[in-house]
Amino acid sequence: MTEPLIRIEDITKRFGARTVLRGVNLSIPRGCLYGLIGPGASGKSVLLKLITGLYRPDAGRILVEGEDVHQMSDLELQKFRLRFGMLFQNNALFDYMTVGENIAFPLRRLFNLRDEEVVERVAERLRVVSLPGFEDRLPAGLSGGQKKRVGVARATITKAEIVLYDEPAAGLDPVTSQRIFELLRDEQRAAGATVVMVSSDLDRLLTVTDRVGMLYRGRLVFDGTTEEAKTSEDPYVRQFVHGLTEGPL
Ligand SMILES: Nc1ncnc2c1ncn2[C@@H]1O[C@H](COP(=O)(O)OP(=O)(O)OP(=O)(O)O)[C@@H](O)[C@H]1O
Repeated sequence: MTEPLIRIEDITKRFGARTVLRGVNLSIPRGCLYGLIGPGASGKSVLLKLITGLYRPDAGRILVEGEDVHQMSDLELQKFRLRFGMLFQNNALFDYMTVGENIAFPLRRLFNLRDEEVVERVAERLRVVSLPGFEDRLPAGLSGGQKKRVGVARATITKAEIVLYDEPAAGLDPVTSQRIFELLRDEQRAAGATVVMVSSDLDRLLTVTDRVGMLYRGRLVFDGTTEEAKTSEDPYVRQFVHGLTEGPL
């Protein structure tokens, strides 16, 4: 088996007296679209933030291409983060910037590109997310789905090799959600990126994932292919994946 791109080894994370992750082990292969699922407050977002080095673990380590994320110096960490594209829960669009400026933001921060090139790449991203010509609009004037799509454009503009999405389709209608998931998958395939995605919209998430991991009360209770998740006999996985009211959850 080839070395996984991301290797999570025995990670424990506490906030004060509260233990949020308890000895989580997980490997994410290169080029995989990995879905992280589990009930609310099970530690999914915290795990994403640990992978990028935004949080430090209390025990265990996270290796990305063999490099220990939490042993890096601040400068190394800054460089390391260039390898990530991210879309977090609230979109985090800057309200005072136009759509075009928002999308260009990671590009300008990370690379020294000519203006024409930035403009071209922003226009290309806007076409990909089906918002051509939206450069001069302000986020406040967009619908929820449009904001998410701008977020996707921004998360993918640097062509990062690892992209993390936290609830990319939260609050959207089913059709728009499905479109967002398909867009994310198409982008992932086109770029050959490794994607880790948290979503509670399982019906749609599982149409695009290669593998799935389930967290429950800070423990990883399942890791397998999407098909294995759908057919799992494990009572926790079965109840969660099929949305059953009866079961151990
Ligand atoms: N910075 C923080 N300080 C203190 N507690 C935190 C912090 N971040 C997360 N937590 C706690 O960690 C637990 C797990 O949070 P997390 O956001 O990872 O859940 P989640 O699985 O993503 O849930 P949801 O699906 O509800 O977003 C929660 O109880 C949350 O309150």
